[in-house]
Amino acid sequence: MTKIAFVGFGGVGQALAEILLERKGQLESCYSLDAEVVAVSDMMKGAVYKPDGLNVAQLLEAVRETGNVENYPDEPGVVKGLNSMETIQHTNADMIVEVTFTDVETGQPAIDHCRAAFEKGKSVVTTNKGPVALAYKELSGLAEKNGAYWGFEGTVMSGTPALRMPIATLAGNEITEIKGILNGTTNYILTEMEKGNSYEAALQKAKELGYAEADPTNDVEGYDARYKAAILSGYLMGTPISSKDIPCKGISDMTLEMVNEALKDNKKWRLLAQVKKENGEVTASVEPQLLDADDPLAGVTGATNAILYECDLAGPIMLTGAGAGLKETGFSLLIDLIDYQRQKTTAKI
Ligand SMILES: NC(=O)C1=CN([C@@H]2O[C@H](COP(=O)(O)OP(=O)(O)OC[C@H]3O[C@@H](n4cnc5c(N)ncnc54)[C@H](OP(=O)(O)O)[C@@H]3O)[C@@H](O)[C@H]2O)C=CC1
Ligand SMILES: N[C@@H](CC=O)C(=O)O
Repeated sequence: MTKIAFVGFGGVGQALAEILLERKGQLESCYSLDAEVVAVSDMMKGAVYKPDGLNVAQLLEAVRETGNVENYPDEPGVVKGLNSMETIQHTNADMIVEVTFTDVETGQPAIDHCRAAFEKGKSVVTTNKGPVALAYKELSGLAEKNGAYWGFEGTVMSGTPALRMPIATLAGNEITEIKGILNGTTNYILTEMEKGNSYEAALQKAKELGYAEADPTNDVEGYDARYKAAILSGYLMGTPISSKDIPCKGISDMTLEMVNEALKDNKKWRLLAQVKKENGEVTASVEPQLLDADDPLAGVTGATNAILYECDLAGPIMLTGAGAGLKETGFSLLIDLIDYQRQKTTAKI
């Protein structure tokens, strides 16, 4: 059995809880994943812990109807009010689902959450980009030393396997360049502007649809894509680049006039992240680029993302799919949990 504690219980955390509830039978029978949610700890939505497992339907009902998980029924064994660190360190959870806000300056408190879990030999799955972009080397070493699993597929392109696919199936190639649309919110805004809608209305809709970061400045100024470029350079190209060393321009000064001018010239604006390896040196950048309308990346619309891997043996390979979205990002955590279960079964961890 895998005993799960959620640290952070916003849109993505709740989406995973719902998937675990709806697919419980299938996860057990097809993947031997017997996942029991034992704890939730959230900044404003409260905390609840039950060592022999919470009723997930009642947990979701409490948070959705009252905004606070502490309205979960008071049953024997239920403990309320633990903070994040107490939940990580002092509950019987062996898997921490870290889904707090991404902080693009410090990566905290998520880095400390991962560190505390690994030091206790507990595994972590996360969609929080901070720990992977800023502390990949330290945290992956700590996880390995303590026999813990660390999954972070959803940190780049949500539930689209932008990390696991190249690691598993492009191995043996040298990847010389990675280029892509890596932020769902900004791609949604740009394509809404192409339909004549205003920047502000499109951003508001992206927030309502759960695509945007808690502080959407991180989306529109390109910081989120910059973090993802840092993850790609460290994890896929083996060369960590500090996200502060990645030149970055977002779309906040993009106007309807600019979008319409481009369309008249049969072109489209897209916010592109690029990571390049040349003469052994890896560099990265994030900026809006004007693409010909028939460029495959120009055809990527809405919150969909796309990523192109230039491989020395296989040639260019492009992957496209959701870049944001609650169910899709919940799925990215599920595939990490299934991978964890597979590794446990084959005694790799
Ligand atoms: N939404 C998406 O499409 C995607 C999101 N991500 C990443 O996934 C993570 C979660 O995203 P999402 O669910 O959309 O975000 P939300 O803002 O909906 O949820 C984040 C939750 O974390 C809680 N929280 C913040 N800090 C703490 C803390 N120190 N301890 C406990 N809880 C805390 C917040 O509390 P409260 O609001 O109660 O104060 C909130 O409930 C983010 O890091 C995001 O970057 C990655 C890929 C796609
Ligand atoms: N805010 C992000 C969410 C996923 O990382 C985005 O819009 O891509």
